[in-house]
Amino acid sequence: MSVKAIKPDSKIVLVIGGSGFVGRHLVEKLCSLGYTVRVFDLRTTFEHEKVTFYNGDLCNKQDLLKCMDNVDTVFHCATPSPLSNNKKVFLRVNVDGTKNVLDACFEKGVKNLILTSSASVVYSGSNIEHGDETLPYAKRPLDCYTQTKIQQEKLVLSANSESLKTIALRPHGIFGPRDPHMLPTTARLAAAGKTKFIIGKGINKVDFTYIDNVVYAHVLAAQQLQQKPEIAGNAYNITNNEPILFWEFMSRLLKGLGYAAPKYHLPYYFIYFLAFLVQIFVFIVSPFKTIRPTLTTMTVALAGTHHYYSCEKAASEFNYSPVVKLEDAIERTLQSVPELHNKHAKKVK
Ligand SMILES: NC(=O)c1ccc[n+]([C@@H]2O[C@H](COP(=O)([O-])OP(=O)(O)OC[C@H]3O[C@@H](n4cnc5c(N)ncnc54)[C@H](O)[C@@H]3O)[C@@H](O)[C@H]2O)c1
Ligand SMILES: CC(C)=CCC[C@@H](C)[C@H]1CC[C@H]2C3=C(CC[C@]12C)[C@@]1(C)CC[C@H](O)[C@@H](C(=O)O)[C@@H]1CC3
Repeated sequence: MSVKAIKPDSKIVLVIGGSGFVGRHLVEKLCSLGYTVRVFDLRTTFEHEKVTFYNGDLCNKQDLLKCMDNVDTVFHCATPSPLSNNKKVFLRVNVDGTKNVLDACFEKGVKNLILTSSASVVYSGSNIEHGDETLPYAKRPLDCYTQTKIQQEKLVLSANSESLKTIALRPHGIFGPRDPHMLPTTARLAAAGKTKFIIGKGINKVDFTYIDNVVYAHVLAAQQLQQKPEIAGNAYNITNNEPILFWEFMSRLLKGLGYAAPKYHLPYYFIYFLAFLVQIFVFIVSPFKTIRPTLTTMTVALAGTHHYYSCEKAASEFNYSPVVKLEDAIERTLQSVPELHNKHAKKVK
């Protein structure tokens, strides 16, 4: 099933966090389908003739109310950076901020709210293979980002009602052009010579989800929410449906960026314990200095365990299936990195 173009400007939608990675791709797709699009974000990172930008803080409900008149559907894609490790900000934005979003939606008579949640809401560092939505929320999430994503999803799904249909989409490991997290962090670590090692045996399979598939799922869910009210109040895993060895994926990115693939193995539990010690040190010095380590128990666990999910529920209940395959997705991502474009262009000929 494909997403439908609509009579131009017949529906007003709001993308909260629309200046971000997922948000901007979603905004561009919605505009191409004929929606009237508003963006609400702390910052404006691009221009678009069909988009109205509102700068504000979703922790301030008055800011939100200013941009919600006559809005049919809200997409909530805002979050502090997942690697920022700032508990207060995560709680303020992902929990208190989401309560503001819900209150504002009810006050303004918004019909649909689609939350960009995360498959990691069920992940506590142990292997998950083909995990579906019946898995319980992680009892001991490995970081405060994940903890607040769990609280956020619970708030949104429990707000589902006759007047406001809500749905939570759980992508995992989103990548693609303009990704500000995975690729830049990988390049930074590689440039610092920190990607020579494989954490563990290197046999752990994970899901990575190309941005176009995430955007497709958001629009599809929004278009089906009113036709199929039974999907409201539910969470759905959204991935590429092609789990891949974590270290094979990372090696593809590294080689595409011009760096060597990691080749020396380090014992998983040794690195996990090291990351745990780093986090204790970060906590001890936190009153004096803010340190944002990349080596955390969460990033080590993500690098060393299986974590891939089933999308059967999204497939059967709103006909989701990825629109871009993993191989093509990796190629497009690497081609999008400016300094790589020429190199890839030569290779593709
Ligand atoms: N990137 C991934 O791998 C991934 C995977 C699964 C789920 N997600 C979820 O997808 C959503 C989008 O993530 P992203 O990767 O695009 O992040 P991003 O950092 O690129 O974008 C987040 C946007 O939210 C905005 N924002 C943050 N705090 C705000 C506030 N108080 N008020 C208004 N705007 C605020 C930021 O300015 C930014 O533009 C998030 O909910 C995230 O949890 C991301
Ligand atoms: C070579 C090497 C080990 C590079 C480091 C890559 C990591 C920076 C990267 C690998 C998996 C990524 C990931 C996220 C952030 C960046 C990584 C740790 C998330 C935690 C971002 C936030 C999402 O909600 C998570 C999700 O559930 O999808 C991501 C999980 C994967």
